Amino acid sequence: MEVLTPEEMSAIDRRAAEAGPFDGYHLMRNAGAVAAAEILVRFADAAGFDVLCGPGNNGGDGYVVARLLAERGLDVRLLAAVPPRKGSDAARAADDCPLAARPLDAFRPAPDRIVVDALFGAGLSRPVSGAEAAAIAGVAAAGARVVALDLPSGISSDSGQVMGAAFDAALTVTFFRKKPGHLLYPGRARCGETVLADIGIAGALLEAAGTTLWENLPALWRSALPTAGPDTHKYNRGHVAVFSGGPTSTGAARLAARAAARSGAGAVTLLSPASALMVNAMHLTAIMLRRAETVTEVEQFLADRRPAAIVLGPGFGVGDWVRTLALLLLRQAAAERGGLVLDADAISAFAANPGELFDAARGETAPPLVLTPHEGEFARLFPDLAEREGSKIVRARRAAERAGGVMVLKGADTVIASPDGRAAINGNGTAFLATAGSGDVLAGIIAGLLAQGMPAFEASCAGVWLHAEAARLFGPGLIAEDLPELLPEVLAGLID
Ligand SMILES: NC(=O)C1=CN([C@@H]2O[C@H](COP(=O)(O)OP(=O)(O)OC[C@H]3O[C@@H](n4cnc5c(N)ncnc54)[C@H](OP(=O)(O)O)[C@@H]3O)[C@@H](O)[C@H]2O)[C@@H](O)CC1
Ligand SMILES: Nc1ncnc2c1ncn2[C@@H]1O[C@H](COP(=O)(O)OP(=O)(O)O)[C@@H](O)[C@H]1O
Ligand SMILES: [K+]
Repeated sequence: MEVLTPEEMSAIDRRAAEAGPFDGYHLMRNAGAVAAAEILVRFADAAGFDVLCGPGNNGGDGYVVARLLAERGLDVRLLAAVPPRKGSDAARAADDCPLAARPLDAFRPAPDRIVVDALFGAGLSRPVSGAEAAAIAGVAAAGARVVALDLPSGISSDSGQVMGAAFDAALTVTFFRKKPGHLLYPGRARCGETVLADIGIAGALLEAAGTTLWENLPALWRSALPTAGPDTHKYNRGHVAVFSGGPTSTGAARLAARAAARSGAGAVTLLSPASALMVNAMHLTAIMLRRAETVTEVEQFLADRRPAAIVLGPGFGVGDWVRTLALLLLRQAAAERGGLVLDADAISAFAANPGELFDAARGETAPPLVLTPHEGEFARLFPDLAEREGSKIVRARRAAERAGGVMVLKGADTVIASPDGRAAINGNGTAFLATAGSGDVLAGIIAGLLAQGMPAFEASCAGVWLHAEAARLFGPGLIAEDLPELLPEVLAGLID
């Protein structure tokens, strides 16, 4: 579940080698051995193996794999552009490998042979070019299957970006823990099946490293999932309020409201302008409806009902009114628990003056804030962080810190970041979610969990995972309306 940056991983590698029982070369032999075993399970019937070794320790892993496959009597060709540095672990691995390396320029990929990619791993430091880039292009043209050691060469371990050119692997065998490049696109798509292998590094070293980045899996937040006690009542279980847009854009708020209710909130109220009351009334049953189109009406509602969590933004419209409301909600102390979810128009409305929002979020009595932008909305609030080159994790973390709230930076590889530095990369996303209104549902799920007392970072992580899991459960033909109805089944699998 923990995800390590390349720097953290290499520090742990070093500490593991110092602490024993395995030294650096032994860890490399372990890495090569587990990779060779994974290769043999899948590809033992290939016509042969072309092992491409780079100059660093990733190449070292490759020399180990080449030796082990050759010892099995398989047809193995070894190719290297540059020999490993003298005295390095990789040089020992090359010395122990009985095969002679041919120059990488001589490599001729064939569709029936497996390419073992050991050119670059965590140490990729600049765009791939020259013979390595030509090899990557040649393999793609030949259609040969690729097994990447640690990570497909050319993918930044840190950001998942393609640096110059990168292999498109069928299988990636990585060691100890995943790195961001395995989970962030486009790297994630280039890894193929990703196998996480144990190479004998003690888990205790991880605790000492104090990780703050995870793959978003239930183990991260399951223990914080709300459960209703036997003596609870509906308002005790969390009351969510959702603001509706005008008469021709009410659906988004109803999707969020329904999702909040299906996430376990005990009561949900839709707050509607007078002009949209009738259209909302025609489509609501369990969800309550109340008119709120002036500051006085909103303040009256907050005083009367003290909702624990509020959603503002879906289908609401951009303008002064949404800004006024957001600032008003940030000034009001939340009920003892819960928070405020700002989505869609409530984010875009602050494009001209994001600082106004961030200052309000830092107010002493402000409720916990969750922002759920997609990349377009993110660019409006954080134009300087918007360019896609930087790691999505770094961008989301900086934005969360600046905004003083949890950032749910949506996309195929949604990143959830807390102002305290914790971050998670979602791993169960599915393209079925690319359907209108699915973001509105997500905002409602997060609010539903917040209202039940789940802390903002955990509620956001859980919301993102539950949302995607519901989509996976439904599969083809999914529309946003289906998502709330699948939450009970997904939740039932998590709550004892
Ligand atoms: N004990 C351990 O530590 C274990 C580590 N393990 C393995 O080690 C791997 C990390 O090894 P690593 O740090 O040596 O980095 P690696 O990815 O081989 O590349 C560095 C070399 O590539 C070069 N280079 C970079 N970019 C380039 C470019 N575009 N074009 C050309 N050259 C380029 C770079 O040159 P430089 O930047 O120094 O000029 C340097 O020579 C890790 O991924 C895992 O597989 C496992 O065995 C488990 C135990
Ligand atoms: N290709 C994809 N893979 C995984 N998740 C996706 C993909 N495309 C969109 N999503 C998810 O679907 C939701 C879309 O939200 P949003 O862009 O706000 O849409 P809308 O405004 O229509 O509700 C987000 O949670 C996003 O992470
Ligand atoms: K590699």
